[in-house]
Amino acid sequence: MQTRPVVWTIAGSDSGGGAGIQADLLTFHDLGVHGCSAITANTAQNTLTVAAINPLPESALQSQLDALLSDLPPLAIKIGLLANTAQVHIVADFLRGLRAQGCQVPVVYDPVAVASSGASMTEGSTGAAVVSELLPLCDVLTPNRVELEWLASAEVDSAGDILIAAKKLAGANEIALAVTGGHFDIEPGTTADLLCVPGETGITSDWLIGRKIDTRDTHGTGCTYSSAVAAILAQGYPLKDACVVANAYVRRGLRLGNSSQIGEGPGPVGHCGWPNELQDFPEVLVAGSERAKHYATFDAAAAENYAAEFVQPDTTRLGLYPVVETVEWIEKLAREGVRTLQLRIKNPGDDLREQIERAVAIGRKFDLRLFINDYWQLAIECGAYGVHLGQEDLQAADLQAIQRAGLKLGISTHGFFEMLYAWQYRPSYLATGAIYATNTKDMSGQLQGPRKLARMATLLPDYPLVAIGGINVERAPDVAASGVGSIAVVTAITQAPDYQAAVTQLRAVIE
Ligand SMILES: Cc1ncc(COP(=O)(O)OP(=O)(O)O)c(N)n1
Ligand SMILES: Cc1nc(C(=O)O)sc1CCOP(=O)(O)O
Ligand SMILES: [Mg+2]
Repeated sequence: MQTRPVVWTIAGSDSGGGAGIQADLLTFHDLGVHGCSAITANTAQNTLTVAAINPLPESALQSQLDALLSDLPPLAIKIGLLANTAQVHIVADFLRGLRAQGCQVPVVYDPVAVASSGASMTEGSTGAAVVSELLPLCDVLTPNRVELEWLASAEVDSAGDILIAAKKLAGANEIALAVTGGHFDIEPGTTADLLCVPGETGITSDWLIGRKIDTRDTHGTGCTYSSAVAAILAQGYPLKDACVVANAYVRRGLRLGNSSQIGEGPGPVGHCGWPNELQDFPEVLVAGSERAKHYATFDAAAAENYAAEFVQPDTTRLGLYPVVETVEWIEKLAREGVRTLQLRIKNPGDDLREQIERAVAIGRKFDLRLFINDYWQLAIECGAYGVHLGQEDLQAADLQAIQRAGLKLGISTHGFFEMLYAWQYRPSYLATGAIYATNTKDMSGQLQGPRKLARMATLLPDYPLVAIGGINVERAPDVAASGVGSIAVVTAITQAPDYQAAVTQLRAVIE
């Protein structure tokens, strides 16, 4: 039995049951974590109005935090409504204490300041305390339009405005921002979240775009989103993955939640379980696509190389897929009946072209699906079956040339975010890794595990998916159970005491 990760919410109670603590706990439960709460205010609300904000005394907030810490330490913390400056101080002091004890859990702050009805939820001076004291202690900020304007002290209307305000806040506080897009109207019929993440090479920004869902029942979407981010981070997912899954969770709740029977006003967003349908997930905007023009991120140079819809292989189940570094291995494995193979030469000599030519010739002779890793120009020139590219290679490679030449294209991905990004290219297959720890390549920080793999695989049930990284004969059944149709391996074959036996065993599992 796995223990449920503990996640806290420090937020206000919504007596109407649609937002605040109530939405947070529903979200936590739905996404598989145990929720604890420290209540900051008892708000008197129904679906029509916020009748009163009744902040709890400082001692009441402090005692909840202390009680939780002594027995239920968190793996992530979500912060919502802080009703006044005193509460900001208490929470900031508490977080400083946690950090001083070495507790580095992610803190997600949803800066609830104004209700969707327009009612102010906090005392006037709270904003300044939030910016100076709290933001530097948080990891992720999830403002909507009004909240972004509140914290950035600027009017934010267009895509360009959102980018400027979000990057400013992210840079000033070394904090990631997930700006939720429900209140913006950038492109008709769509909503777009902006994700800004500070990193070693500066702040990356990505737009997550989805179809607008026609529903009145949107109460609690901000609370639900930020709680979902915290719950998913607590399960070890990286931030960008947590944000796309949380986005899908809310969109699923908007699509399926039906609370029109509750109250006279807008009802709550639904809580409908882990999102497992692609239709709820956002598109990750590609800078070279026409669409990027709407979002102030169009890159003309990237557009020259961008292409989508690559030739599909003859089957969605590519089976056993050995990745090897010599032509000799290609031939040996072809003779064993392996049909999908990759030539991955990481230390090329002067004879690189010759190696690729020979591999392509063997591929033709044995009717292989032979992919060339990295060297897409040589792959085109030698008439290979396909090329395999990593995420970074997508910016540099001429995808239009690969497509024109009719080569298949495989793309590496490491988690939900990259999978959705790569999906914008509609490649011939998507590879996901590293499923387990591997000595072949440094994949630390990018391990997916079979459970997450299965969650990813359900999004594209009829698409060629490949799992890679640390897979061997013992682990292969768990990987195959995820639903992928192909297992890529290096050492399980090239370092097997008996490679022929390894091929037979692995094929028996996946084919
Ligand atoms: C099937 C398959 N999946 C992933 C990879 C990794 O490709 P990439 O990210 O380009 O990294 P390198 O292999 O070049 O180190 C792969 N080769 N094959
Ligand atoms: C080359 C490679 N790419 C990975 C990814 O996750 O993108 S994992 C990996 C190494 C796979 O080797 P082995 O089967 O020996 O673990
Ligand atoms: Mg590569």
